[in-house]
Amino acid sequence: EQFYARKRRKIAHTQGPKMLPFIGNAHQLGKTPHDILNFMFDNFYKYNHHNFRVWIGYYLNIFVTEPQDVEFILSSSSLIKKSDIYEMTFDWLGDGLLTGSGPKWHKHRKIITPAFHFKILQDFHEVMNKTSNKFMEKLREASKGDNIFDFQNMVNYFTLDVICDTAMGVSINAMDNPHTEFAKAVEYICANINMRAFHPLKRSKLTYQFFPEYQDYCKAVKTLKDFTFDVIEKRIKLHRAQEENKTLDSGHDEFSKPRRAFLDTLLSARVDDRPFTTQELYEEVSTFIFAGHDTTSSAISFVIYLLSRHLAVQAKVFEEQQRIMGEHMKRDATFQEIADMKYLDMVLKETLRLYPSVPMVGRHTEKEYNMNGKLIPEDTSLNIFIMSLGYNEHNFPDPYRFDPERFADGTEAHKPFELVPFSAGLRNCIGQKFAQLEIKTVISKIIRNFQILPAIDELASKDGYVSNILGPLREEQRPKLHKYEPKLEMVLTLKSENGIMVRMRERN
Ligand code: HEM
Repeated sequence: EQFYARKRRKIAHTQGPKMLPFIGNAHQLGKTPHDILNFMFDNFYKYNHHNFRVWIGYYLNIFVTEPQDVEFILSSSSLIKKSDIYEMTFDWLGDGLLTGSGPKWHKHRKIITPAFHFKILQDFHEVMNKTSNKFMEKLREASKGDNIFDFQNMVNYFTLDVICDTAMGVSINAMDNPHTEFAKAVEYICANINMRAFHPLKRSKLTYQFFPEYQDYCKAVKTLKDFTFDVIEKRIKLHRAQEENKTLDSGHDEFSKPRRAFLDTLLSARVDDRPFTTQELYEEVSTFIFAGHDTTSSAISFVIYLLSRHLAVQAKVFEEQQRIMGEHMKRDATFQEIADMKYLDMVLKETLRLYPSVPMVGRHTEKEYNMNGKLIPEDTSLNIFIMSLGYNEHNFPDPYRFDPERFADGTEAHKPFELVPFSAGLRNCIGQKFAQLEIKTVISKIIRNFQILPAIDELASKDGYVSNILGPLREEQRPKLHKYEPKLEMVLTLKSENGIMVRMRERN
């Protein structure tokens, strides 16, 4: 109690909601991931865009919303340990690039960085094109007869197919077979992590194991492990066979060579003068699948949502496609053509400002810090509230207006730490270029094949503003949302609780 009082005095510089003895602010967080997001924005507005603190029992959380403090944390070479929220991913991901820290993380980060070289991305682009074509068929079916459908749900299988093919070199074909064990297990675990994140007893494994659903959870983790280890072992055998073939016969057949997957890059890498262990391979491949699938689904969904409501912006995206793709609008865009789609880039940036796929990232302090004159105690969670940055009207005037022109060349650009959807510094997103390529490839195809419409015509934005106003905490004070408007929820990734409901009409 004394220790706690001292800590409280130390952080008196940062305001926060009133708290109760023992539980702190835990009772105010809200029950659902939707409430939690509104709780955060409520405080963001109440404390005038300043950082705020939240006590969960005796555990101190600082929500960081001020760009100079975001810069302090992300530029630090010692503040790289993740907060405890990431622990829920350990059973699946182990100690991979996303969750790990220390010397192992440093070494792996250095080895894995070249796996995202643009030459490798060019290879991956083929997979993205092929998988997008298949996705168009699925969208054609779903949108028949002016049908209203949930895009968010469908796009998940698309991104899962892309990531499994590029990470492991296997086509799981989840778009055709959404009910296979592996696809179901990935879906289950992602939802499970999100659900546990804010449950006081389910969050810790110590107590979670007493819940009846724990058995299902273990089964899903086992499915993921068995499948991934099996792929890895087969790939190791293939590599050995290829090595032997090379020495026997150097003129190998180009066509029998499988396309290089992320796993192949890892298999030929060396760490401390030895190959990766099977466990290390497993951790990095699973991390790639987790970090690269839910995030891109979220981004693609929100781009589609915004284009369906903001038809003038959609028209400009389409014009750019016509200009770049010329007469053959249905063909695959080349790597260079994707890079030339500058307006689409602006739309993606503006989408991630409003709906960042990763709304918050957390660091754990292992010692005391002086953060721009504010004392931050040891054993504190520093949660960078990425999403709040995009709603700071000092840096983004009229923040609820969807306006890709904010990011036009020559416009007064924001400073580096005022907007960080892919984080920044040593632990930034290693897959940023991969993500941008995948998102642009699939959106470019969708827009050339379909006209995207809101679920019902009345939901098209008349004034350029989005329909989601964030906060206040009390639901009755928030504007009522139509059932077809997304009800945002903040979990590890940003999602819509009720899906992204749209219509699509095929273009001639
Ligand atoms: C729109 C898509 C994406 C967004 C917005 C995004 C965002 C982020 C953010 C904010 C972080 C920092 C996390 C933290 O500090 O805890 C991160 C880390 C990471 N991302 Fe992404 N990401 C996206 C797509 C991808 C893709 C496609 C991949 C892989 C193919 C990927 C792989 C990773 C990995 C491995 C890390 C951990 C890096 C490290 O700590 O060294 N991400 N991402």
